[in-house]
Amino acid sequence: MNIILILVLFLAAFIIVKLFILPYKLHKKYKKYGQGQFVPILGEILEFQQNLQKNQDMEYSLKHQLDKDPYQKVYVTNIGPYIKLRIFEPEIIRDFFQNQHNYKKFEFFTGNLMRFVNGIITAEGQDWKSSRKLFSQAFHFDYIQKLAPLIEKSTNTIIDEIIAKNELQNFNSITCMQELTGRVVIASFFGESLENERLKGRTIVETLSYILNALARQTGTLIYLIFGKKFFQLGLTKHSREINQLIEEFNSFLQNKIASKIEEIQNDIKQNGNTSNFSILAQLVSTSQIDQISRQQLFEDFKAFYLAGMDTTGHLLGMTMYYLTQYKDVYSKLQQEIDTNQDQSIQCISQLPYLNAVIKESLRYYGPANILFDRIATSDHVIGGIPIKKGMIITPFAISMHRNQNIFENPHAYNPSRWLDKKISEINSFSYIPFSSGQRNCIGQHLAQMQTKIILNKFIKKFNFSCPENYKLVMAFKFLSEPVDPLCLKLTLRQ
Ligand code: HEM
Repeated sequence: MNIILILVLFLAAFIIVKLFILPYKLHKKYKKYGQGQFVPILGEILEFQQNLQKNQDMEYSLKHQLDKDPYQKVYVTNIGPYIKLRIFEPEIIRDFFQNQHNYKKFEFFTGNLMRFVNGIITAEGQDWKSSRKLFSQAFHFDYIQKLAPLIEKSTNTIIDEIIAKNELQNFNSITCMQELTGRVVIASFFGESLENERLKGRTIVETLSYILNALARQTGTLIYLIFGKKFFQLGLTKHSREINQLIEEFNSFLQNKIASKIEEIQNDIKQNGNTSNFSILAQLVSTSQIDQISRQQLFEDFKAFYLAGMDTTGHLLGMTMYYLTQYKDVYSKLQQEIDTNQDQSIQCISQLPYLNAVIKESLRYYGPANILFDRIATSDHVIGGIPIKKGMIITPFAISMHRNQNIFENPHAYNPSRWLDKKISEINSFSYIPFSSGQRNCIGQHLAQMQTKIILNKFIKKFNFSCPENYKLVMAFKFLSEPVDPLCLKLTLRQ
């Protein structure tokens, strides 16, 4: 009995030291570099919940972090027992990117998604290096430009579907744009959007969204906080067994699809000397680089492109459409630029100055990836004069930096015209990082920007947008931060 009591006391003491005392001490040490809050176990999750309740926006305190003191260096918080430094000062961010070898991505919140997607976004070391090298050419702007006709075709199809299904009065901008950007990633990879392919009655986009949403929901549960991904991996509930089985079926379906597409392109090249297929796969096959990557890795990388490209670009488009309904002067200026432009080539659309400014401003004001993945320090080092201890979490918070009044005048205003002012070119290149920076920056940024321009150009030409007056925007995290109530706009056809 006494031994059991001693063991229980010992365990309790261990938990108290590990979860409360040591993190609290470390937190106190780092608070001298900036501001911060320590909440045992819950950490920043509590802050997000408070933001939601008080301000209807889970990211509110992050956006207003620098309002009172724009010279702050860091904010110190915690995730469970881990101490986390949010960094938002350009010089510290620069040092962070120069120290990439001292970090790896912290798996806690992404671990469950990684059960399904294990490609270039989460890879480290040599695996990441070889994927990045291989795909760099296919994502180069010169090659990406050739994908413009595919993007135009997918956009026209979606527009026809919206009209045919009579969705004009109830246009769910984010869901619809994610459907479109999902098809664009698939089309960019395969050379066609595979809209007619079905797995258990669902299209590829629907299946991928279903799986990714289910995994994101699992991650948001208390069970995940306590037991981690293992609980769901083991399939201890009926629903998690169903998801695990769907993942397996989808993986083998997709592997077959990739193999048959490669064969088709190879046959095309054998018979005709070249291929009419313009896609990432065709680029790899026609330059014989396809043999430098295993089929398994190729398929994991495709899912990584899908995960990284669909949600982000879909959000950017859906939210930009919403901002246009809220900022009428911005909307009419953009409409005028698009209406008076005669040349519909991608070269010309890419250069439209106000369209460009609107996208840049949306990426600043609401960048879908303005909080980078958490990194965990793999060794002791120093950034911006701050000594970083192995095991700490360091995360660039562009969301706070992009609202710094010392960098952007009147930062809480949505004002695309700021990007037309010559003064903006003087800002430090680490002050604006919607696509991150350094060697692990966004490989798909040219594709994202090009498709955003093509899609907005077409939608603005075709429709007028408005937002129901009683709609209240409340933003919360799922995988990215997004509206809690569906963002349903009203569209009317333009003459
Ligand atoms: C508006 C749209 C997009 C935004 C704002 C965005 C932003 C970002 C950011 C901030 C990162 C760095 C994440 C981190 O290291 O923590 C990133 C990485 C990445 N993005 Fe994007 N992205 C967008 C669209 C796309 C598209 C369309 C694709 C491809 C189809 C893509 C593929 C990737 C990949 C593969 C990575 C990981 C790169 C690596 O680790 O080497 N992204 N993105």
